[in-house]
Amino acid sequence: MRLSVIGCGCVGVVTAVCFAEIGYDVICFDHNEEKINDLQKGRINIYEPGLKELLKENLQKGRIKFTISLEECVNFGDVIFITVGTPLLLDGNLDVSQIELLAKQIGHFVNGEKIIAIKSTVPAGTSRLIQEVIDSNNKTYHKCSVISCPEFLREGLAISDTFNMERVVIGTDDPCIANLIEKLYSSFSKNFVHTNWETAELIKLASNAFLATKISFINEIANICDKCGADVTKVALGMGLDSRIGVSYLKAGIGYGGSCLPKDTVASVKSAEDMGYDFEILRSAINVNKKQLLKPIELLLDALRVKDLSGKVIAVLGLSFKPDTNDIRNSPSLPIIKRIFELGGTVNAYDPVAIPEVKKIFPVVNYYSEIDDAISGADAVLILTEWDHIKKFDYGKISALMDNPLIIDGRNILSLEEMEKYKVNYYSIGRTALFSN
Ligand SMILES: NC(=O)c1ccc[n+]([C@@H]2O[C@H](COP(=O)([O-])OP(=O)(O)OC[C@H]3O[C@@H](n4cnc5c(N)ncnc54)[C@H](O)[C@@H]3O)[C@@H](O)[C@H]2O)c1
Ligand SMILES: O=c1ccn([C@@H]2O[C@H](COP(=O)(O)OP(=O)(O)O[C@H]3O[C@H](CO)[C@@H](O)[C@H](O)[C@H]3O)[C@@H](O)[C@H]2O)c(=O)[nH]1
Repeated sequence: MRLSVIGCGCVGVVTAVCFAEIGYDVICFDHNEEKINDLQKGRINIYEPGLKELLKENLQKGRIKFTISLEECVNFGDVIFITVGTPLLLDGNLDVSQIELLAKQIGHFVNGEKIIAIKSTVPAGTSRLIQEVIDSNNKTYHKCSVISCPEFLREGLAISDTFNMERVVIGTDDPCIANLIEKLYSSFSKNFVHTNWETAELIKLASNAFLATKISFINEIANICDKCGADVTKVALGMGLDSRIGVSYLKAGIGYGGSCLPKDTVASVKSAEDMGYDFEILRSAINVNKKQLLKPIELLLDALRVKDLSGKVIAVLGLSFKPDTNDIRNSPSLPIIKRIFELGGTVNAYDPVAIPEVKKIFPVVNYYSEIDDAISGADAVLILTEWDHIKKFDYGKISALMDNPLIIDGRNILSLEEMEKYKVNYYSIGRTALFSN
């Protein structure tokens, strides 16, 4: 069996290299010619642990190739994965127009029996629509079957998530195709959910909605902890050890960001609304997240006892929406930096990989490749991403670098015991604040 991938973002390239790694021949198409030329040379602008190495290895072995010809891509594979972006439209729906456009084009190029596996995140009903579009453009006798096969990988962990999938969801009414796809994925997972198109599509959106709700829930508990002197990390542990609840996605902080949870939650609310249903819990989770994103600013103004930040230098540690990625889509760092500027402050920023991305949006931030330099002379430090470099920094040095050390830890990554040892004012989310005197 040969595989084709359409769309060379994180999902497409990771899917392609992982299947190539287990021995499949894979071809990838993207309408961005520059991207395809880079990928064919082993160059990739996504920072994802292990991805570049796997890409180079499989290019050398000749198991993966990149093309700017959609026809070549469609002709090559027995299974064609669609992994193009589905961004939010202004009305809150996911934009599936690129998938629709591809469906028309694929219909014209079909040269044999094909399975079209939609991995992009789409609203319920999309696979049915795409099947209709392909069928009405397919002038051959070859069968072209659409399946829903949603993707659950996390950025920063994309390769290991793919080689160890907790489940594979296969949405199709055709049992032969379902079995074939299960075999294809058998090296990656032992758990398969066979279902119809709409259920598969909804499993994806419901999963992200649930994760976002869990995060907003613990962030509200953190805010309650602040009111009553409890410690949210212990509350989360105490709750999470109950196997019905589970410890994951109970890390309180500055809210969820990234290319998926913010977009997919809004889309789920809109899609429910279009069906005549008010997805009340998720609407609240989104609102809680919006407020939580600016929590560090609230803490900062309180700690400095000021109403604005004019004349203040704020060191921002961490720009990507989470560690181990250079993705800054919906990263909490962006509204926070914007707000610091609105309040008249200056920003010194550190991130191990995401600086080039943020520079395109905020050219006037002072960027540093060392944490010491970003902190030096600052009035406050905001920790926004839990990068290992930031966790492991020697905060014992802080009083030599700052006149009145103040840390606002938006990710609760530093231990209260350690911070107590240093002469520092330390605020985190849902934990006791510490004062140097
Ligand atoms: N990034 C993730 O962690 C993740 C995880 C699970 C699911 N998803 C979903 O998977 C999909 C892809 O996500 P991503 O982060 O890889 O997206 P991305 O935006 O990073 O990449 C999408 C790629 O598709 C290409 N593309 C768009 N329209 C095209 C067309 N008509 N023909 C050819 N190429 C086209 C773009 O040029 C781009 O390279 C989205 O629906 C997303 O919600 C993403
Ligand atoms: O306890 C937690 C866990 C996460 N986050 C934040 O939530 C966001 C999303 O994190 P994560 O889920 O690890 O990142 P993504 O790579 O965006 O992955 C999510 O979105 C993908 C795209 O749909 C799905 O495939 C994944 O299953 C889903 O976890 C980040 O800002 C995290 O900082 C928290 O604040 N607290």
